[in-house]
Amino acid sequence: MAVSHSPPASLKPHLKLSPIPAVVRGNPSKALPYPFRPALSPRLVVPCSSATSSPSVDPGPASSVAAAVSSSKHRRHTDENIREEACRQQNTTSHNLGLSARYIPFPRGFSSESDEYYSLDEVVYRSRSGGLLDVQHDMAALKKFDGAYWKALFDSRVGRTTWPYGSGVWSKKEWVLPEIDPEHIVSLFEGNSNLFWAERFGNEYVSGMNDLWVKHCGISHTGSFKDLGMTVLVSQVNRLIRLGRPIVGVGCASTGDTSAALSAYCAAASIPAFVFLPADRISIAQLVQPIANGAYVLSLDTDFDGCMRLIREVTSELPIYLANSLNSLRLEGQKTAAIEILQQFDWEVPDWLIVPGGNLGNIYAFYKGFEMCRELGLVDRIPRLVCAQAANANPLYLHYKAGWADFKAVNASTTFASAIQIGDPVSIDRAVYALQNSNGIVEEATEEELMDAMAKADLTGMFACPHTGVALSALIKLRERGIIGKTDRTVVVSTAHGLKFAQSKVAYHSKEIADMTCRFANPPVKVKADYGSVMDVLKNVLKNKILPVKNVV
Ligand SMILES: Cc1ncc(COP(=O)(O)O)c(C=O)c1O
Ligand SMILES: N[C@@H](CCOP(=O)(O)O)C(=O)O
Repeated sequence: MAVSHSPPASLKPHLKLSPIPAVVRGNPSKALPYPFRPALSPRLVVPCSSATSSPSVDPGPASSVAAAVSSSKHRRHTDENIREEACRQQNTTSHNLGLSARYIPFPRGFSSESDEYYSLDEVVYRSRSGGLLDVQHDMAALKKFDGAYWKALFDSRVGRTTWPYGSGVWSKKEWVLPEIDPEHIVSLFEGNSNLFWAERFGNEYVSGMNDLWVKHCGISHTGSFKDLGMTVLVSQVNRLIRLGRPIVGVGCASTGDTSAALSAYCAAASIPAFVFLPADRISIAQLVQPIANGAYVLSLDTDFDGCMRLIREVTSELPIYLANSLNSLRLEGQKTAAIEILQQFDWEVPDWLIVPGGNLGNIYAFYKGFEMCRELGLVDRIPRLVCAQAANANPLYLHYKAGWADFKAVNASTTFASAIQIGDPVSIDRAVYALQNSNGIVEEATEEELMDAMAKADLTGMFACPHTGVALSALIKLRERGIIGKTDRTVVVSTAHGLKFAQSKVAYHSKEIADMTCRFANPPVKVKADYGSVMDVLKNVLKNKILPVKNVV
């Protein structure tokens, strides 16, 4: 499929652009003229006329929860939509508790003081020293409410359609972007994903584990966990555009899932999306997602790491906002999956959580979600984290095995787990921090191991992606070594929908893969389309089975 997509005239190389600073701090009136301003959807500019923007006096935990619950019971006016309803109600619900968040250099801890910090309304991705940033919440303000308050508030919002709390991410809005106006939120009601009890997989393939769960983050709007982070990032961009900041679009480098999520959320908000994809290294299903959503797709003759370098250069020159997880806003959304898992277990903490790792933002997002729940009194401990990598793209694994000495990027080789074919992960420091602070482990899986694990999962009723195969394979190995116990409550994070990676399953089940036995292949049987041939085949299949079929010889 051809992926060339003409960039807007304003971005064509022959047009000379005067350099535009990426950071125009704090002053909307300094919005620079730019030839390509996004068309804004009128749907998203409903004024919150009846709502107060100044902090309301919080009526106290119990009544706040009651208000949140009861407000969702009132039928809205017939001439208003759910966003307008949220605007009308925003001063009566508990969304405004005097909470705030800002960027600080990573790692400073959740509560530490720092003389370097930035408003979330600034466009900034790196600290003064060039290090990573983190979003720091006002923990003292959050601690004014006890664990029971937060549990009750979050539980009251599950499965509703109240804007924006019906989303699994925005149901935790106070811990995500506490100050954003519901009017600016771009949500596709993401999150609230299935926590699947893997009964048969645990029994048959992991020596009788009976408390094994798969968190299906990939059963979501664009088919991966990226939706969780992208709703937050695109909402903040939407807010910045409303504030008059000169942002002309949002861009990312991608192995296929970030680009799909970015494109969908940008399309929903009518914001231009620019995606840099490594040519011929992502699945057709992933490639077609941004194309269909109207993004500007640049197919580049390099790998993901090369695309990442280019998008970082481009976003430091042009007013295109960076959407990769280098941008710590993304992780604020992704961390809600950890909170959701605890909530789904009635706030009981699992023993282990296993996540496939590539650019390594997600492992830190899980750590942060769990750790916030611990620090704010919802739970009393956090699970041990396992990061699982493909052996063909294993820089974190090698770093772990070297006792965390001297991180070295690698040249990632081709892997069926193509979305984690990353050799120079931007969030390496975040991943190391998360693993060191959770008594964590890093494991790897060969191509055969990950494909077999994926096939086994499918044989027990899942439809896993190869990255989930990497995580399941790590589980099998850690269980075999007795590190994970038989009765340990374990959650494996499934990061994408198997349908995005159907090609790899076709190759496996056709036994087309060089040097792979494909032990669990189940190829279709070609049969002549007549009754006798069909019966012969079926009788042959059934003769060894104890099914009560008549005349089986
Ligand atoms: C399907 C899938 N699984 C796992 C990952 C790894 O996530 P992270 O890059 O946050 O480590 C990615 C993206 O990198 C992905 O797209
Ligand atoms: N798998 C990712 C790689 C980029 O990760 P990000 O979380 O930094 O955006 C993708 O799908 O592009």
